[in-house]
Amino acid sequence: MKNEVAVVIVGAGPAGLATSACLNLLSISNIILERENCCASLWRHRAYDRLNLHLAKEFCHLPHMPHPPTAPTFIPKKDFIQYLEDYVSHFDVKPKYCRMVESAAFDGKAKRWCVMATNSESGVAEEYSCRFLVVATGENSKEFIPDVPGLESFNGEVLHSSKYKSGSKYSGKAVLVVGCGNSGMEIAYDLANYGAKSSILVRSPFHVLTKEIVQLGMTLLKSSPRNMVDDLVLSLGKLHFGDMSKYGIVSPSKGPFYLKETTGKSPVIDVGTLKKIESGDIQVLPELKRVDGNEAIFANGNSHRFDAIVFATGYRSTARKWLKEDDYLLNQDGMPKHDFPNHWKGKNGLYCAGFSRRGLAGLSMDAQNVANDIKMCYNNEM
Ligand SMILES: Cc1cc2nc3c(=O)[nH]c(=O)nc-3n(C[C@H](O)[C@H](O)[C@H](O)COP(=O)(O)OP(=O)(O)OC[C@H]3O[C@@H](n4cnc5c(N)ncnc54)[C@H](O)[C@@H]3O)c2cc1C
Ligand SMILES: NC(=O)C1=CN([C@@H]2O[C@H](COP(=O)(O)OP(=O)(O)OC[C@H]3O[C@@H](n4cnc5c(N)ncnc54)[C@H](OP(=O)(O)O)[C@@H]3O)[C@@H](O)[C@H]2O)C=CC1
Ligand SMILES: O=C(O)C(=O)Cc1c[nH]c2ccccc12
Repeated sequence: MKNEVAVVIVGAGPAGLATSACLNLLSISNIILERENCCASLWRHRAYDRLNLHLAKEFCHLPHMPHPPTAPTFIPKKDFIQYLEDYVSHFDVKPKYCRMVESAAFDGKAKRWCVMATNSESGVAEEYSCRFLVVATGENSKEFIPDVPGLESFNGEVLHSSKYKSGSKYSGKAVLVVGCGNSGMEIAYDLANYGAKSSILVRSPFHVLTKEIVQLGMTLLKSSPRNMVDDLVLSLGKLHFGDMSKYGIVSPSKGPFYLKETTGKSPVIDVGTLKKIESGDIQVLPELKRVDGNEAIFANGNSHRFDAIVFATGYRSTARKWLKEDDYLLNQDGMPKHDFPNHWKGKNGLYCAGFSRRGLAGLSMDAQNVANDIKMCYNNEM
């Protein structure tokens, strides 16, 4: 049986939910296909216990529903999940869950997209035909773990940061965190707090700022040139943290907002990790060369024994695994070919939302742009 609808949105994270809400407000029929059995699965199931939004609330709301004045500036994860549930019911968003989209191809004759999804509850393949297709599967759709020689010989626990919940089960144990992005730095902090022997691997320069400095920078970016804001926040960061080079922490030559907006790489927003590095509660180690049994051998030739390794080595987009024909919107890494703000519109009624490298604030803009453009095309075709 073929399901006919105007718009199919793939993904029920904040971007898909926001796009569906905006289309509902414009009375454009749409459905969301979501592989998990819930919305906002990243926030519910792939985020550690102590995670909070690390941008101020004014940069973290979806279209047409700002956070209330009574909400804290930095919103706890559980409150953000409640906010998304309220959003779904307020805008009557009804995702179809347990639908893994396996392929999407454009039929040039019929001028419609054919989307194939597997219903993971029934095992049945379902076909959807739509005029417009929105990719909302996220920049962080699949966990990335690098190849490390000898890792298969490691007889401790190996996990990706998306599976880490808290340090409570690692008290007294030696844990290596590979990756010093926001996940790695916060997980290393959490481990130390729970009395684990916490080590973190740093292999390249990265920015460290406080959430207040980032909030100031985001606010200034609304009216000031990015390079000026970068210079200011870098100076404030240096004033606040001092020189961390003796711990192997050095700043990149390009500014934090430049790197975020051009590469997607976020500056680390410190939760207290730097203080624990300075106090020796967290050990900084160089690039990992190989693993041999319980030993990890590093670029400086030293080796250390570990009980567990947490790969906080980031994520990848998976959009090009199922979006077969697209020579315009997304590159082979499943990320936009065109720079912000021209990244969200493809050809033949194809769009993406949530790939602006600007987090929740960016996806909110995407959702409104996509819905308004679909409305305009829809009216022109009627
Ligand atoms: C640990 C972590 C913390 C973060 N903290 C912040 C923060 O504080 N502030 C901020 O602005 N941003 C933050 N981000 C960035 C984050 O990506 C965005 O906030 C937001 O979750 C992106 O929403 P999204 O809908 O684009 O993607 P996601 O939330 O990743 O949702 C994508 C959805 O698509 C579904 N999906 C994927 N492939 C398929 C398929 N083939 N078929 C069907 N469904 C599919 C997934 O199951 C998922 O539900 C954080 C990211 C991570 C990983
Ligand atoms: N709200 C919050 O508090 C949080 C938000 N986030 C957000 O989630 C997103 C994902 O963050 P995160 O999970 O930290 O992933 P990131 O992609 O930001 O960081 C990945 C880290 O892994 C390192 N890495 C990758 N491959 C290797 C390797 N082979 N050997 C050693 N190190 C390696 C990278 O180093 P290199 O640069 O050298 O490649 C980098 O330090 C980001 O946008 C982040 O801001 C994450 C956690 C908390
Ligand atoms: O933390 C993330 O993944 C985000 O994308 C949030 C975000 C958007 N713009 C930023 C600029 C600096 C630090 C974090 C972010």
